[in-house]
Amino acid sequence: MSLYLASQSPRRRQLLDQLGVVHELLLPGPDEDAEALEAVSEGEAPLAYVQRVTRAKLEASLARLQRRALPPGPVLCADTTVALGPRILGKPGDATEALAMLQALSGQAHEVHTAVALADVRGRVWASVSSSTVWVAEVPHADLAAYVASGEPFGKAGAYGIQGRFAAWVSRIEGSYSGIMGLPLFETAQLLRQAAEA
Ligand SMILES: Cc1cn([C@H]2C[C@H](O)[C@@H](COP(=O)(O)OP(=O)(O)OP(=O)(O)O)O2)c(=O)[nH]c1=O
Repeated sequence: MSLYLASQSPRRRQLLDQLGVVHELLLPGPDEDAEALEAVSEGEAPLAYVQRVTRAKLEASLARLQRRALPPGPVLCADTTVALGPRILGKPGDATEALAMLQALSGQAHEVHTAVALADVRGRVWASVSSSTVWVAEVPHADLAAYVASGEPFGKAGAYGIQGRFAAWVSRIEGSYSGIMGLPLFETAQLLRQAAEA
């Protein structure tokens, strides 16, 4: 019985491959509004937000599995949120928004929270969250503009990818590199072990 990874993120696929975990993708259909799941509620703290969204992704994925009458299997979901103080920085909608996010992150430390949730075939759920701090050097405006033009910020929380060119400006991290990239491998392996032993 293979594991379903319910994620459109190529980073998550790559990170799960790194663990050697065989999986299949369980992607949302055109009838599903993946963006609506990620709407921020008024006054919601980043850590509460990332856990709520991950849980919602898991529920939507389990419903999808049933709807499609696919063979049963455990389902894994995650969500990554960049937080600058109380501010949640999601995926930028356009270049202007990407540049504004990057300018806000320049010369500052921020948090990256990634929540992971796993449901087994009996509907039991295991969940975990990894939080990291990322220190970003002061980046000249022209360099940020060129970074946006490279296209790398799009589809990424906080408008950057630590695994890409942006790494040139990350002076220090405390936490989990894989968590910042989208799937904390220590926590994910722990969840998979817990579910296998339960
Ligand atoms: C901070 C950061 C985020 N990211 C990416 C990981 C995620 O793909 C994305 C955060 O958006 P998410 O909403 O967590 O994930 P997603 O929409 O890409 O995929 P899905 O919901 O289907 O699982 O940002 C990086 O690739 N590198 C980084 O350094």
